[in-house]
Amino acid sequence: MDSKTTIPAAPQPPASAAAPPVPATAPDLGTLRAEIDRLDAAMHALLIERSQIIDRLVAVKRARGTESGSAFRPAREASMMRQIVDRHRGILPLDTVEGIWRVIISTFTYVQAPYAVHADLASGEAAMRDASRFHFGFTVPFIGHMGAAGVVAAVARSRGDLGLVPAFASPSAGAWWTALEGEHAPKIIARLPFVERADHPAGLPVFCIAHPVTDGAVSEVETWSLHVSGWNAQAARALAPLADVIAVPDRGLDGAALLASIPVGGAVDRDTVLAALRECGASVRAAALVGSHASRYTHAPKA
Ligand SMILES: C=C(O[C@@H]1C=C(C(=O)O)C=C[C@H]1O)C(=O)O
Repeated sequence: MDSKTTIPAAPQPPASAAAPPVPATAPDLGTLRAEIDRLDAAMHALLIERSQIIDRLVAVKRARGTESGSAFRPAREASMMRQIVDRHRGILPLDTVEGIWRVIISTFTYVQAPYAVHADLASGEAAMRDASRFHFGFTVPFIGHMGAAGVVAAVARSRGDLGLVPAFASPSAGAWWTALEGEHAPKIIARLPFVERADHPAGLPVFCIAHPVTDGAVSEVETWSLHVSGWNAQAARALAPLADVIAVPDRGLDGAALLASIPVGGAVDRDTVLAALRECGASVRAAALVGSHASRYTHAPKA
């Protein structure tokens, strides 16, 4: 695995290591444990209440006829994860809070409409398995594949399954995204983690693919499949500051297949990228939109 994808598994230490002095009037342990029992019961009751709301939400979604197989709503999930991370405080590590809510949300998505997660293990099974379990929990079935092509094919065959593919150049993967080009082919619908940070415990960058989203898609970043002739080192350097690009050789010695992630509404759009390629003597033979996802969101720890 290359250095970009190495996940530092640094556990977050509790904020205060030294125990505070015990005041003379401190309640006894039994009283504090009774408080914890009260809170656990309240949290459990809230989860049960949440499941009742989900029942009602399913009925509304069905009545609106917007169900397409998967209950996963990328825009909603990205915005919920940002809010959770932004409002967090206290000694419970952020990793734990994020992980708890990933399990809650992905499992409630599963109980609305069962799905499996297909993951490409070719660039390293451990990191991909960690990513899948962190973002989707253990109730959602996990199915490994040796290669991105198998993941795309499994998602295409399914009713509402999700696929996880590395969001970085992987020599063995080839131009897997070209299989997303057809109108009805699966598309990139999210990039995980929703909230990025240097020491994320499951920080492998992955694209999440699914059947085209008919409700709740998010188009802050578009992902384009570009077939380029005359690909060269100068073109690669020119694109680096403009867009996140994965490039692999394609058809002939000077051809390349690119997956370019281009933020929408920013200074750079798809035409800027195509013009930069032309200036370097490369030409784009074909361009297809193969998905979109929420803007990358980075969390900086509070000072
Ligand atoms: C509840 C919904 O369905 C899914 C489950 C969610 C949840 O449990 O909060 C959030 C987004 C969806 O992926 C929804 O569409 O709002």
